[in-house]
Amino acid sequence: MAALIEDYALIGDLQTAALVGRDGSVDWLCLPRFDSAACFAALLGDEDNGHWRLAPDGAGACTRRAYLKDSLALESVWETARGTVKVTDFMPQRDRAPDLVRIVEGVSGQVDMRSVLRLRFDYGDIVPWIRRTDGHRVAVAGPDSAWLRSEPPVPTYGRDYSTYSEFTVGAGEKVAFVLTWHPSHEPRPRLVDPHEALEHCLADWRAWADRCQYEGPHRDAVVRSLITLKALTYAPTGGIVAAPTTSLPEEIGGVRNWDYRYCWLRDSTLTLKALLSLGYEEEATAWRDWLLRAVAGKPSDLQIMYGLGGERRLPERELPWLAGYERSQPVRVGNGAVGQLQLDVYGEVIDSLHVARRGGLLAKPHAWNIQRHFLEFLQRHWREPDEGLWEIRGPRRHFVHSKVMAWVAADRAVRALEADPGLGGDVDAWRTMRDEVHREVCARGYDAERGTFTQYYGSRELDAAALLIPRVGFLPPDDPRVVGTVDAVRRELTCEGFVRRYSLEGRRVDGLPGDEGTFLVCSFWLADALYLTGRTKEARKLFEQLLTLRNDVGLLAEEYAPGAGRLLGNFPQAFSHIGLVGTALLLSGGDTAD
Ligand SMILES: OC[C@H]1O[C@H](O[C@H]2O[C@H](CO)[C@@H](O)[C@H](O)[C@H]2O)[C@H](O)[C@@H](O)[C@@H]1O
Repeated sequence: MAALIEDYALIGDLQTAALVGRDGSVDWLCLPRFDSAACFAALLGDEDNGHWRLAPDGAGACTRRAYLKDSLALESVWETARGTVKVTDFMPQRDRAPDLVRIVEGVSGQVDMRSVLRLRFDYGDIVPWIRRTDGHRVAVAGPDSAWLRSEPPVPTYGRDYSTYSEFTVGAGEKVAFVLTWHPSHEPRPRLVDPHEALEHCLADWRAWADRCQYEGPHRDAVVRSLITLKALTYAPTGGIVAAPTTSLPEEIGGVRNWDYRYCWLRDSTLTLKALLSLGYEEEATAWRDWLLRAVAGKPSDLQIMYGLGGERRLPERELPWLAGYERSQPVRVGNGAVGQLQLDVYGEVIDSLHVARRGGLLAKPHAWNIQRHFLEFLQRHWREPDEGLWEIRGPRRHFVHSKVMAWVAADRAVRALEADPGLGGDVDAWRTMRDEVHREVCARGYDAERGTFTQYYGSRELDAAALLIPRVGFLPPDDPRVVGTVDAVRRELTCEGFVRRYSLEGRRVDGLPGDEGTFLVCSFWLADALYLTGRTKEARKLFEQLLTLRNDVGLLAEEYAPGAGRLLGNFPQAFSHIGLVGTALLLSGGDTAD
């Protein structure tokens, strides 16, 4: 069985990522890209669906582990009766083939080590043929091959369609394993020097982390979140995935299991905004260029998410051979939400580009063209019901948050034109739209009796997304309607102080059975709203509580289950780390968003 979600650490090479358990097992790895089929899928099934365990023989969880300072290289240490050993896991930033490198180093005594490599291509379904060649063990099936070698070479043997190595390390001795994926029709991959690769990997990450402009009291947490967000970037195209996993459940044993290995305009623009707010401008340019390519075409064909390279078809299907994380079925790949109408994304994209422009970035004419394109789309469609930011699978509604973000889109475009009329656009029409949306939301999305904004027009349900109303500047923080909404969300949507996205009692707006945990980005939004409405002490307290939910290496999943005290959902999730960075910045007197 897979470990607890919080027992995993992330390593990656800006094209894909792996999850490593405290027991030294890599239980998730998709090759060669984030959205490729996994060759290690034990996370969503069992060891027979593929994993690679490297640890002292007979040992369980490591004694301690941590990322090497400001990097994505993970060091796990085992103290055993025979001695102490450490394993450093990382994926070098690549030129061509992806490598997973694992360096074993004896610290004291003599430690017997064991490596068990079970490669199973196509999400754990295909058992490859394995042969020896040129000092490698090579696993081949269909288009995939994976090459394993060690320096110095240690004996390996095959059993049960797996590759085993047993060896002993003494103090100061090192054994480095390199596993390289390669298209099976091509000649052998080039060799990577594992020790040099580690040095480069550390230097690259540290140089990147050094650029972080945050100067508040939570630097370690912020840098770790930024590194995690950067690790979700697909470097060749600039696309950003919402998370590197699929189908980690929002409820243990439940059906709310989705594939997040795609680029949502919402999640990626918010990631970008977080990176941009702390000085990471190159990522903004790369993402802008990705966006330009992805949305090129007819405005009516705009999608709310795309593949890593801007692919449009992401059909959702189930993988019945995988038992699911703790039997949470189905396991899905692809995402049916791709065809949804989610009006908020236009506001999020325009807002991010607005922030970038104000910072003197992305002032290219085609960046403005995208915004015009989006605005013109919204002018025609903002009055329609949609699936909203929570991507409901029930009937479309007039979600308050979607309309608020339509207002944001119009507001930012009007402000841009006021500042620079030369950009071009119908400012009067956009002003009219902005006023109309505002009036309608305040009239139809606000429950005057209870003093709170609601989830959708005419509903009594609440939605944590309404916490963003002051943050985006739709109403000032001291407006009684804002204060009333923050109080209502606290009263009705919190559990142990953490926030649910919306109520799952009564009328089920999302069209799904079962329950889910508290949603971490919404909890950060509550901290922001408390801060903006003057409840600074409570905001700080909630932020500190949220920091305690990070796992031992600083990572957050999408959700948290109070009671069980477990992380839930895809992991690590950009949304949660975006929330952490945003709140840390706000509490330290930085960005106030709009
Ligand atoms: O809750 C149902 C939906 O859950 C997923 O969407 C969530 O994740 C997205 C990616 O992070 C995020 O943009 C969205 O706001 C979240 O609700 C899933 O991708 C959907 O298919 C599903 O309907």
